[in-house]
Amino acid sequence: MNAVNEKKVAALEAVKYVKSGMTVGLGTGSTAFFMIEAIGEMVQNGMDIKAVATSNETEKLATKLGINVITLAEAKRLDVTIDGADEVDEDFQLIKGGGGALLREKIVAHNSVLNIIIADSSKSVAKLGKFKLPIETIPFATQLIIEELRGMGLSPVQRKKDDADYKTDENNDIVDIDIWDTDIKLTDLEQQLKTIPGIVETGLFLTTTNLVIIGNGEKAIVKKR
Ligand SMILES: O=C(CO)[C@H](O)[C@H](O)COP(=O)(O)O
Repeated sequence: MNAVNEKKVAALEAVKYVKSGMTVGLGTGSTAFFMIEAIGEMVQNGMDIKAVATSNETEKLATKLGINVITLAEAKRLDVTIDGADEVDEDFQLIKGGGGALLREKIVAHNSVLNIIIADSSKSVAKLGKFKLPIETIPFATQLIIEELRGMGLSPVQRKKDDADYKTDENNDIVDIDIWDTDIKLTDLEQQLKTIPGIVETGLFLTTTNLVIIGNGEKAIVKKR
């Protein structure tokens, strides 16, 4: 089975955790797309939920499908969030941000009681870091941050789109770094990166995930923390 079908299998398993009356965090990306589509159908069939979107793209899709999108401030706390990942390891640690939405995604995950990650089988890895780790930076500081990260041996590359700097929904930059060969423990790396002024957030999600659902062929493999 191909990756697209595995994404759908994982998404359809995950939406079983969404019940009427809940406030739901909606992730971003091609896997999250199938989850939003399925929740849209559930809403059209009478389910009453409120949702918080992790990106402008997700908000647009959810609204189009008739999902009641509210602000995080209105929601205060989310019952469940379903989101994708670029990599997930056996300890429920993730790299996220391939789609550039890591900042809102991490805020929503932090404020959610249950966090479910959905992915196709290619995202399940023994060690994080083949996928370059996205870092969101304030444009004022991006070039100096790149130099500092280069000094740390992390081979930073500023993300581009159509020959221009890629911009997040918050109008920040993304710098992708290579953590594959680093000896630094992930928790320490996260801490070190967050101490550099101008780094707003990293795509390392080390503690927030409760449930991982991997589409594997026709089956969904559910892993609980
Ligand atoms: O973190 C993300 C966006 O910021 C996505 O969840 C991640 O990039 C996975 O995307 P996809 O499901 O399209 O492979």
